[in-house]
Amino acid sequence: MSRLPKYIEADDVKRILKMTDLIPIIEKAMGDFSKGEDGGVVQPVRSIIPVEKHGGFFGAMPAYSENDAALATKLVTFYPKNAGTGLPTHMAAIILFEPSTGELKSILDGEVITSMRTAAASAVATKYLASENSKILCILGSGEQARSHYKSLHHICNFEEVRVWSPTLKNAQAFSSQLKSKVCETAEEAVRGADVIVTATFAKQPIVEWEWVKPGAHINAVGAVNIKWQELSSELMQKSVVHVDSREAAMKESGDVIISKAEIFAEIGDLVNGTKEAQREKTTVFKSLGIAIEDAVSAKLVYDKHMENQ
Ligand SMILES: NC(=O)C1=CN([C@@H]2O[C@H](COP(=O)(O)OP(=O)(O)OC[C@H]3O[C@@H](n4cnc5c(N)ncnc54)[C@H](O)[C@@H]3O)[C@@H](O)[C@H]2O)C=CC1
Ligand SMILES: O=C([O-])C1=[NH+]CCC1
Repeated sequence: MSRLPKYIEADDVKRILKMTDLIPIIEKAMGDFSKGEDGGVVQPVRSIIPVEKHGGFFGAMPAYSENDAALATKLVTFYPKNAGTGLPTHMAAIILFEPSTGELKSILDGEVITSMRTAAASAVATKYLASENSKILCILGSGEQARSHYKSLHHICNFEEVRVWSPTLKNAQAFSSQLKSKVCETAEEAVRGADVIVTATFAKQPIVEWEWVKPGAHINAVGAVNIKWQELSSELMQKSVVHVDSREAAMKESGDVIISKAEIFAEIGDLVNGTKEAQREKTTVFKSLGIAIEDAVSAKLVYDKHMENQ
């Protein structure tokens, strides 16, 4: 047998990975993660190093799930300055190993998985936290995550209206021409009255204020992955019921949490496990940072399906 690892490229990942398969797998992984050792998950907070000269960041994200027999590390770069150059702002590879022997099994494109698993995690949060009658979706940002969230959240709610806002109007218009939605000229216009809100931007200062948000709305805050950056105002964070993917990571990486000093009510995995009760009727925030276990179980799923067809 060849010992050369298989490379699974972006087009294959895109073809193989379906939101309907991914959302339940991510839900289970978030639950296992929040059980700690009892959930069979080993995952440190990722290491992120700045590549200061070029305004970029490089992250290493290892994780092991005993239940899923998934052992992997994602290596990811994020370079906000790539916007508009033709290169993606996030690029990644996931290296998958066989946990029983330590053998290298595969190297997978990590961009598609990053995009889809992040949107799947928000879908899980939305399933537990959004009002059951949610009709209006607001998306701030029109890039990769905005698009994948549009798709994943339609698996959870029957939206009658989707609004999109982005700092560059023509980007919002391009989004809207591909994914049925109404372009808004301001973030406030998009947010007011929305039941579910997604912030998927590279904003460093808050772009959403407490008084714009409909009481009982649910917010998936996906950007601001830096101790100094915020997408949500401190008042909004303080007055909402705040959830995270990883408490430990949020206290280390999230400007939205650290600057606002907002209390973290629960990890999404605690809702999945039933150890904390979802407060659907309140205004809720899921401050997502992205955890390595999401990548490991997604990569394992893609690899297994890919090998079934070989
Ligand atoms: N929580 C998680 O697991 C993950 C989070 N992310 C984060 O999500 C965010 C979006 O990522 P992508 O969609 O992949 O990036 P992208 O580059 O495809 O899109 C970024 C969007 O942010 C907008 N934007 C840029 N500067 C802004 C500003 N100052 N104010 C408002 N909007 C601004 C751009 O117009 C664009 O619509 C980034 O912060 C990224 O780091 C990305 C991957 C995983
Ligand atoms: O989880 C992830 O891969 C990332 N989160 C922020 C940038 C990349």
